[in-house]
Amino acid sequence: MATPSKKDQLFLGSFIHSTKLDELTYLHNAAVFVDAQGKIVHVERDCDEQRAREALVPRLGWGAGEDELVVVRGGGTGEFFFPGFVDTHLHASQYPNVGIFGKSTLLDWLNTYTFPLEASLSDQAKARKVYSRVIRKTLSHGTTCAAYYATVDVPSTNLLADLCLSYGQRALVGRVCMDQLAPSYYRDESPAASLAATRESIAYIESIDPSRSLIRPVLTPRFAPSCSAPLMRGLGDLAAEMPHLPIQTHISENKNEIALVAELFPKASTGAADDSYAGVYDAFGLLTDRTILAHGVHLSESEATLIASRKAKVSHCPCSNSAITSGAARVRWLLEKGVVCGLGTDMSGGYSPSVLEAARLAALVSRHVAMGGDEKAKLSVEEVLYLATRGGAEVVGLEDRVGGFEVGMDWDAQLVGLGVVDPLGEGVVDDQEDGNVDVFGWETWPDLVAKWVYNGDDRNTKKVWVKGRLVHERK
Ligand SMILES: O=c1[nH]c(=O)c2nc[nH]c2[nH]1
Repeated sequence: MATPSKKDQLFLGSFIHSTKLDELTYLHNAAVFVDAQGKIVHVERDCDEQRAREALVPRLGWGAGEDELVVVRGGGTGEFFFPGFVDTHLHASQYPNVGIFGKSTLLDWLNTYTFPLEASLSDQAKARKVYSRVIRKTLSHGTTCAAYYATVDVPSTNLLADLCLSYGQRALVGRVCMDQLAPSYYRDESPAASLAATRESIAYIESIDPSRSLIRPVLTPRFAPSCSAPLMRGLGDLAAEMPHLPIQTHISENKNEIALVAELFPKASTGAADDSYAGVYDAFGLLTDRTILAHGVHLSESEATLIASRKAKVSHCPCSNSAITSGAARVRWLLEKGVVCGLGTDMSGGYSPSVLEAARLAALVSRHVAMGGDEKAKLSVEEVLYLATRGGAEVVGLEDRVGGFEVGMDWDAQLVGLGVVDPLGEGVVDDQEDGNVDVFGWETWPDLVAKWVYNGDDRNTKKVWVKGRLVHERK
């Protein structure tokens, strides 16, 4: 369980964060002051511990005694603080299936692997085991904020919210709505039953964190094919009734799925301007500035324009899009259309719990798009890290709270430590536990960050904080 800080905290060392899509800002020999509520109250450049303690701590009105102030030093070679990652799309309930997808594609994957597992989590003991594990695993990879799908089951969805709160992970938690095209053992009985269960789960989640300091509910129509028109309409009405609620769903992941949507929701039935997938969500009031659309692999020009005009966001899921052969999303094209994008691990369509891996795969998939003829599609290290932090924060509607190291933001952060090769020149890494990244000492800081993105993993995630609480420490 998370260790509450309850004390003021002083972080010393190197701090790296995104300030623009293609720019990382490096603060070396700096100090970040975080109050007992977990908020960043001051950032000082060129500041050693003595100056921080003697000049700045008193100015903040803080005590400097051991029982009043926690000091975290992160200034070793290859060590830096980085904002926590935001995973904008993952299915907590599918975590036991990571890596298990064979040669399936979306629609057969859902029926073969996914629905049976999700249904089985109405067993509370099993749900507790799975949800505890996925929260702890993602925290250990530096994910400080996650937009989770749970299942249709209300008690186990509520349990996921309880567990996020107790482990200290910031989260959006959604009860899955689906009343058609799923096995009878795993779907809502009717639109009315789906809406009632959704309201019940929202009320519970709001009751455990009324100020939404960490946990909030999210409206979750699974995807258009599994929601009837009356359910879609009811969810659109609920979205209008509760304008603070985010909405998450899937869009244009797979070509057969898109054909199914056009068949199920012809424009004559919805009143939409066309038969497009985005048009269906729009017709039901579900395409809003609070909407997180996962995938968006095969969107048309007019859909991207519509999404941008509604200020809906896209969660790019390169691991899942590759694993279940959905396709290569054109992130540069979406960004140039003005669509805000973040990254999703999309477990278990995606096989990895790591947003760092998603960043790496976003870089690689963008190179495949470039090899298809669009040279400017390539995403840089800076850009994928932006998507993993600031972009993700905007996707989940928390851009004022997390994603960077600005005064007023919460301290959602990770301490990264890269493996340092023996300074005596024996070519020996100090500690095998330090992982795949070998720092020789002559790299520039941008080179170190690139080595982390392309070769790093959870062995480099030394400590993780959410809202100032230490929520993971690598022993
Ligand atoms: O990647 C995906 N995972 C899912 O669980 C899902 N459901 C609908 N569409 C989906 N896509």
